[in-house]
Amino acid sequence: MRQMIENWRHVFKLDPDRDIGEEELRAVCQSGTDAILVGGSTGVTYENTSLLLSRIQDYGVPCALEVSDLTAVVPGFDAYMIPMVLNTPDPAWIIGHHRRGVERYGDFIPWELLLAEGYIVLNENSAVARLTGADTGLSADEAAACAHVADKLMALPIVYLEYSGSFGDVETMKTVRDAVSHARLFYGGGVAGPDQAQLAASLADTVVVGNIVYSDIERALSTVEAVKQTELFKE
Ligand SMILES: CC(C)=CCC/C(C)=C/CC/C(C)=C/CC/C(C)=C/CC/C(C)=C/CC/C(C)=C/CC/C(C)=C/COP(=O)(O)OP(=O)(O)O
Ligand SMILES: O=P(O)(O)OC[C@@H](O)CO
Ligand SMILES: [Mg+2]
Repeated sequence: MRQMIENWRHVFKLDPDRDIGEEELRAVCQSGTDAILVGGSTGVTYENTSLLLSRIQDYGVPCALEVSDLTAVVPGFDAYMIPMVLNTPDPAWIIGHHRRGVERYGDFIPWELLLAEGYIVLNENSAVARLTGADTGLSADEAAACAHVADKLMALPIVYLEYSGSFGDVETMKTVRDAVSHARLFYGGGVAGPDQAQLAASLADTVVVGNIVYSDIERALSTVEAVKQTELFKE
């Protein structure tokens, strides 16, 4: 699975709890993006997830489920991304739901399809921050310490810098980037056009674009080329 994400530069995140028309879905799936990540922090059900998967499958683009609710684990995805929120004091979002997931699915878990994501949640006004009680007031160095833990102590394949809903603090993005040497660094949050897409792509291995799909599809589509044309800046 690590190999699968190695060449992901641009990813669209689609929320099963939000409506998307067929024309817009086709445009997203045929945009040249590297993958579709299906996920949201609230309102995700087995029904809305399997419906969205079946629609995406018509287009043949790689499609992964980002598991956020144990009742909405749908078979048939190419991969299963498992978030672990590293900056919450609540162990439920680090290991609690995960342990229950393993207890529940046991021998049926296709481990080779699972990828753990070390999330650092930094926008206090996001649904995911509220849900998980994340400590969003971290300094750049504190966020980088979380990234070191994920990257080196836990050896997670993905460090996910999450600003869902607003563009991140560039100093923090740079400091976190410098802390990650083994994992793939995902960045998501407030990428709403080519300029932000380029900046994010210069600082992260993979850029995730979500909300703008639902408010301005043309600007969302413009992020694909912008990311693809940008080189990652690493010192
Ligand atoms: C046979 C078969 C297919 C078996 C499947 C095997 C499998 C995958 C088993 C599961 C095993 C397992 C370990 C499960 C873990 C379950 C779980 C619920 C873990 C907790 C995950 C977690 C920390 C969730 C918190 C929320 C979160 C980080 C969600 C990620 C997505 C995200 C951040 C979306 C953005 O949210 P959005 O709603 O868009 O926010 P805005 O409103 O701000 O835009
Ligand atoms: O929705 P936006 O703000 O683009 O963020 C993308 C993604 O990181 C959300 O989990
Ligand atoms: Mg969203």
